[in-house]
Amino acid sequence: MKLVEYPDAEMMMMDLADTIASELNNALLVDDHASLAVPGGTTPGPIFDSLCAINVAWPRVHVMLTDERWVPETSPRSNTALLRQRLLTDKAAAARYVPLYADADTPEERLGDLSQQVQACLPLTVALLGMGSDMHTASIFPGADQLDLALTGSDTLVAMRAPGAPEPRITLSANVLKEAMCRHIVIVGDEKRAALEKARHLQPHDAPVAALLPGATVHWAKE
Ligand SMILES: O=C(O)[C@H](O)[C@@H](O)[C@H](O)[C@H](O)COP(=O)(O)O
Repeated sequence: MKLVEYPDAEMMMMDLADTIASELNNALLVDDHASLAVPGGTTPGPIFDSLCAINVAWPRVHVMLTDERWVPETSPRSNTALLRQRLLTDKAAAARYVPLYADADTPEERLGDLSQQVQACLPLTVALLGMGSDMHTASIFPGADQLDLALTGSDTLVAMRAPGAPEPRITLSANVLKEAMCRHIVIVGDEKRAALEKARHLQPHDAPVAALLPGATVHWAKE
């Protein structure tokens, strides 16, 4: 794992947007298509604000979430809504969006067809991940009902229910995230930095992010 520390979060977000754009552009020099997976939650919005305005051959880029809460786009908890508002806009409005949510009561009802669409875009060119202070990443939570499947199974997508998550989730598996050509984890603040240090000494079952640390670049700013 490589750790990059930044003087402030604003600079980190802009820098990371540039890095991701370069990685996509480099991949597009040799491949027809590239794919980008990004987290939801409260951290990545400023990265999206910069990235959407950068010149990338966006019509050749597939964009998806690393994980989604099983709520409609009208919900303030929808990661899809965040993506539409802040990433799939400006120049990046031309990107091809690959959904992780469909209108159904449970993720299990749509897992098959959503997985097929994701599989067509693998391996990921770039995976950007967030992390919670409980050391979950994507929606791979400690104590989740399908934790072992998400950590060690060969499935593309896993439906999850976890004690710390108010609604069902759907997540890319660790297997898919590990195969990304470039993997970044972005965290802000002392609490998450302490969680990261703790995770480095734990097994993925207790600290799911630990499964994704080898080969990743972690980007951290205090505030
Ligand atoms: O839907 C989600 O919640 C995310 O994709 C999740 O994995 C997120 O990255 C972490 O929970 C960190 O969340 P914050 O950035 O809000 O702290």
